[in-house]
Amino acid sequence: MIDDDKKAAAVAAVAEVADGMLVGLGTGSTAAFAIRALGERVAAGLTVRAVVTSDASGTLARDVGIDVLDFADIAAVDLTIDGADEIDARCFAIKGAGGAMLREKIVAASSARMIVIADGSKQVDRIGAAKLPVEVLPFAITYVMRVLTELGAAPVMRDNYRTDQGNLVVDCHFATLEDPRATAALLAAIPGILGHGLFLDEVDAAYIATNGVVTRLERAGASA
Ligand SMILES: O=C(CO)[C@H](O)[C@H](O)COP(=O)(O)O
Repeated sequence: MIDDDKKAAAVAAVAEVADGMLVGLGTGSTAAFAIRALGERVAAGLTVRAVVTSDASGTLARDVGIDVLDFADIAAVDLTIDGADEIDARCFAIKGAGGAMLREKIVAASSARMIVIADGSKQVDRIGAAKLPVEVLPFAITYVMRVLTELGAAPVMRDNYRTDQGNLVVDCHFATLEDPRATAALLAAIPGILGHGLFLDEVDAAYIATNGVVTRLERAGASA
């Protein structure tokens, strides 16, 4: 079952959490398994503090007994564990189906190490088939939709959806993502786009579980 694989990947990643760490907690159903697994380790005596990437993850983390700090007070995180919509062998990922990619990117960037956890359905040869979510300042939405359309991104705004920061999300589908760095640079250059779901430099490793077997990917040059 996919949920068993999500849990197996989550438990493997949570095993990397050491006493005293400040941990970044991701968002989504797979990250929720990690939050629950970390809560179990805390209940068993592990001492950690955490920052969260969404209000939902904060609620869950507190519910399972994890000490959650305000990320606004934090400059550096030891280890972040988060899900993904796609992950490839380069440790390039697309994130944000859950809409939390802006906070997820910030927390990941602040982290000494970031681990993606996923069931096998998220593993791809090359990222690019998943929709690429973009967070947009509501003030800029019409302009940004026009520019994204001109770029061939086939943008679709999420109906009745706001991020935890009150912004809009537009799901893009580029015909090709052959050069994800070029796409990331294009998106970053559009005023009104606050963030996007391309994670090209953040992910150090991934635990991916398929039919109960967990495999680990490590970015070339990343240290465990
Ligand atoms: O990026 C995310 C949220 O913004 C999630 O990590 C991603 O969408 C995967 O979610 P799930 O584990 O529920 O499949």
